[in-house]
Amino acid sequence: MDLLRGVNIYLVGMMGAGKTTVGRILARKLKYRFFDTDELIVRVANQSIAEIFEREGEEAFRELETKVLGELSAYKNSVVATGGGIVARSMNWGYLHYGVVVWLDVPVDQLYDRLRSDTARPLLREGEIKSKLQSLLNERERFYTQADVRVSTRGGERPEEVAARAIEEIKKVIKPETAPDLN
Ligand SMILES: Nc1ncnc2c1ncn2[C@@H]1O[C@H](COP(=O)(O)OP(=O)(O)O)[C@@H](O)[C@H]1O
Ligand SMILES: O=C(O)C1=C[C@@H](OP(=O)(O)O)[C@@H](O)[C@H](O)C1
Ligand SMILES: [Mg+2]
Repeated sequence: MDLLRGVNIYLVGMMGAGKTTVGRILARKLKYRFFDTDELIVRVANQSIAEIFEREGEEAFRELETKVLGELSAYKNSVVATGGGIVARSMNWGYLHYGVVVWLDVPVDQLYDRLRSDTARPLLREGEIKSKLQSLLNERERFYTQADVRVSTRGGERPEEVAARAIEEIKKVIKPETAPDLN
């Protein structure tokens, strides 16, 4: 999309919202590169996300997350799927706001259906999954609402459809370089 002029797209939202899945499709549609902060963290640390949480703790993971995000902010023409907790650090917004931030807003019941058998997300390992998702959303919603664009999924939308709708919403917030002469 020429209108974007290479500006990065950052996908934010809860675990299970589809950032990784939709992000990949969005990149293909926009002819952008695709990056996932979690994937880069795993590569840099040479450990899985669960191992980093277990051996080094969440704070160490958050440090790596900020570092990776900072490095990505030097790139253009990229769709970046972030981890659900990236929004909670104000420093990260300094990087996110270089691009267009898109919140994939999905009801907790749907997140739960997608993640009920998940083993890769350490924050869901303790306690009851649905109430953990709800309490994380309660903590984070005020950050997610700072996104430039909100894409709320209606039930049963396929990732392809969510990506198409994200593009329509992104178009609405991009200002053309020169305002069209309406006279
Ligand atoms: N629109 C969708 N409809 C149904 N399942 C989806 C949708 N988007 C993602 N999923 C599934 O939900 C799970 C979590 O998706 P993922 O992209 O990893 O989310 P996130 O990166 O936001 O945590 C995956 O199994 C994925 O296939
Ligand atoms: O919500 C979170 O704090 C996290 C979300 C995960 O990514 P996804 O949002 O892609 O699941 C991953 O970064 C880590 O397990 C922590
Ligand atoms: Mg992901």
